[in-house]
Amino acid sequence: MTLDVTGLHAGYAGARVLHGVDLTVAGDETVALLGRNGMGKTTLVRTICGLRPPVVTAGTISYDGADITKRSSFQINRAGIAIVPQGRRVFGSLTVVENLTAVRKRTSTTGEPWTLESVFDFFPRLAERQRSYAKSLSGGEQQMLAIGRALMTNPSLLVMDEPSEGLAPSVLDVIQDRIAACGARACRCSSPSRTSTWHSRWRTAS
Ligand SMILES: Nc1ncnc2c1ncn2[C@@H]1O[C@H](COP(=O)(O)OP(=O)(O)OP(=O)(O)O)[C@@H](O)[C@H]1O
Repeated sequence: MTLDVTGLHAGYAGARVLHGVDLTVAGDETVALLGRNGMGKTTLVRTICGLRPPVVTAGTISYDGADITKRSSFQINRAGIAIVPQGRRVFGSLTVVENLTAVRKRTSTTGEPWTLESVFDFFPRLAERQRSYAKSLSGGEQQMLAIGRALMTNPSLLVMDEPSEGLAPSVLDVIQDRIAACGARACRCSSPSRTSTWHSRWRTAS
């Protein structure tokens, strides 16, 4: 399954941000997108995942050969792309278990489907906090929950926006190790920056 972005122009009312972006993420690839503040990383991520705004004015986004440029975020998720958004955006008034089970699962096409148990195996800390409200979790725990919630949709492509934002290095190491353990190659960013955006091609096959 390959993500292909071709000649993408997108932006907001009065602000054109993306000017002809080309990007390909092939199967089993991990791609890191780096850039200074305001370059448009989040805009690109949101556009790929169908979140509005921004609005696409030209270009195409295809995934697994299908044109997803105009699809809704829900449809794009059903196609296999899941986002871990900037700022985590967990449901604060729901518990950890409720956050993980609130999402709609697609049929896994790339391996064993994710379950509560496998997410808890992946992030044991979430198992310990499973009855806690998300708003009471630490930043790192919320990031684990946001990743777990995305995994529960059984994605074939995981798009992570600033997954390291505000996290202590020790927590970041746990998250990076977990991602690497899942088969994403070369997940550690070559840049020393801890605020970069990662796009991880996710492979759930063991
Ligand atoms: N909702 C919005 N409405 C109008 N302009 C926006 C909106 N969101 C972002 N922008 C503008 O789009 C440009 C790109 O922002 P974006 O958040 O994509 O950058 P970024 O590379 O992710 O930055 P950072 O590294 O600081 O998170 C910025 O100039 C920003 O002001």
